[in-house]
Amino acid sequence: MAKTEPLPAAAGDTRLTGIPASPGAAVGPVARMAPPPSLPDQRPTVVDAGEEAARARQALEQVADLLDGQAADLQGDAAAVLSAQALMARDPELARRAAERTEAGDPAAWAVHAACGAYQELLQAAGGYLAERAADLADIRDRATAVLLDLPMPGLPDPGVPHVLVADDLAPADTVQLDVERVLAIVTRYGGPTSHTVILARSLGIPAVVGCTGAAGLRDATPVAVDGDAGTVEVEPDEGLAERMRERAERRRALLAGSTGPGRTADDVPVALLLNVGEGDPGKAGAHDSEGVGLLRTEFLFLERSDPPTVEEQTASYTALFQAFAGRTVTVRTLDAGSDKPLAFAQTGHEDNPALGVRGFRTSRVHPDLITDQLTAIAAACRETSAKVRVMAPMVSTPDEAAEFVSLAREAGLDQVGVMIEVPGAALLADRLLPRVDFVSIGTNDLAQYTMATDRTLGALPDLLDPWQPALLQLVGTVGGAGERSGRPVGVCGEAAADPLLALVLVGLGATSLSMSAPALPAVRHALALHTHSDCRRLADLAVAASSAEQAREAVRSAAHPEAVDR
Ligand SMILES: C=C(OP(=O)(O)O)C(=O)O
Ligand SMILES: [Mg+2]
Repeated sequence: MAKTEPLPAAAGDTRLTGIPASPGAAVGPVARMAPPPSLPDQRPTVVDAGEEAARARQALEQVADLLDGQAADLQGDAAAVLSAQALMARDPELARRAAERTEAGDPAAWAVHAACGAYQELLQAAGGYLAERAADLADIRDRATAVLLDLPMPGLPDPGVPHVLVADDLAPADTVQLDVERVLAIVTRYGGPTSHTVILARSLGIPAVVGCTGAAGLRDATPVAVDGDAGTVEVEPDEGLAERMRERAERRRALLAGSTGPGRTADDVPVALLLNVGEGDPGKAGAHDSEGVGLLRTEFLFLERSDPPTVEEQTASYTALFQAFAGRTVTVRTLDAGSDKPLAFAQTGHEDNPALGVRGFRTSRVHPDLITDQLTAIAAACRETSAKVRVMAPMVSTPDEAAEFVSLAREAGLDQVGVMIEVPGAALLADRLLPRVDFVSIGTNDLAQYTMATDRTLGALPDLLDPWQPALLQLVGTVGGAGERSGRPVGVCGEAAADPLLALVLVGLGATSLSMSAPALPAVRHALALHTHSDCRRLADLAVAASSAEQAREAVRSAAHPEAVDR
């Protein structure tokens, strides 16, 4: 195949590597996200500062209307993300800061840039979830600049053919609009294994490679073959490789379409396959072929509000979900406030390190009513339906905290009570903690952040957050062993459970259920059916004995059943 343009990233090497983020293979031409509009060198002279301030305000308003319009065509999480961004564009503080700049002599576009920049710095300094919102603000800035300078609106490219989307990173407003018919795969230069892009790509079933530094050199229309299982991008693949990748994608589609029913290893050991659920239509969630819900993230009821929802409001919402899962397990996680999920009414004072602060179950030390009201609502909804309801608290660090949550939940009338294991301290004392609860569920996203001392909202250190890190797996094994000794079920509900090969390792380490987004279920179910429980143990031993995440992944890829490894 003839080269169309020089490819700096491919010079002397046609294979780029990154982090495998969402499984599957795809071949297609690159379509890059357009660079954001930049301010021209020539800066017009301001004649009327008031008029410039009005133009800036109108541009922000226009961006907000545009985002609201897009939200109206979407549902669930996607609509909520865009509406929240529209609210940000309408924030009077943003318009006030822009007006301050026009008073100081800035034309409207320059004023919007400065106002958004100053606001972004504030968010970044706050850290955690707020720092992540800085990307939303950059998107608002770029859109408002495009409006003011009469330039094309930045956003997803539309080359008119199915393509591989290549970007530095994707803003939430972009990811929620991805067209699964058009976007064959995603390759990003930044972003870690638990980033927004990854969670969304997995939930849409789009293959993805993130943290791929070489992506910077990929040019529009260059053919690439993306391997979301191996984390590689082959630039200008030869026809033989392209054909093998297409066949692989086709095989995978057929195979997954035929995978149904409960999770079982080849020797019939049950491994319940459950769903991670957040905001959205309970009926749609219930219609998936799953054995229930392994993680109900209840934060969606509490976010973007000035007061907590009432017990009645919460009861109605839980009842609707429990009814959609009648007869099946539903694991409700109590409010995980703080750090990356801050709430206006659950403030706990300034924290320099919010990820290490008053968050998760710790919030109940400061706001005990939040948790008791929530448990009351869950118990009331539980009485209305036949779902097998379980509750668990996030960010529990000690056996005593676990026992405290158990007694609160029992007082509310709930009988299946567990905790999430997301803190190394809780994992290390699993033998003492597990006998005090009915079950545990390991949150590998947070457990990775605390084990590897790496902020999960940071795109810069994706290799350290890789859930194949042997240190993280060793801790999972500590909890799994305690589960076997105490006879308590051990679930995994972090993103790790959605990777079919890693799922085998987790089962080998003692996991008895796995919870993930719906599109990930068939591949995990299929991988399990190809391996006995002792195969899983052997794979787990290989992964834990490795000295890096990469080696662990490679060791398991070479030892697993060939049909489970998409090659
Ligand atoms: C499942 C988890 O919880 P969240 O991602 O909501 O913090 C986790 O930490 O792995
Ligand atoms: Mg967590």
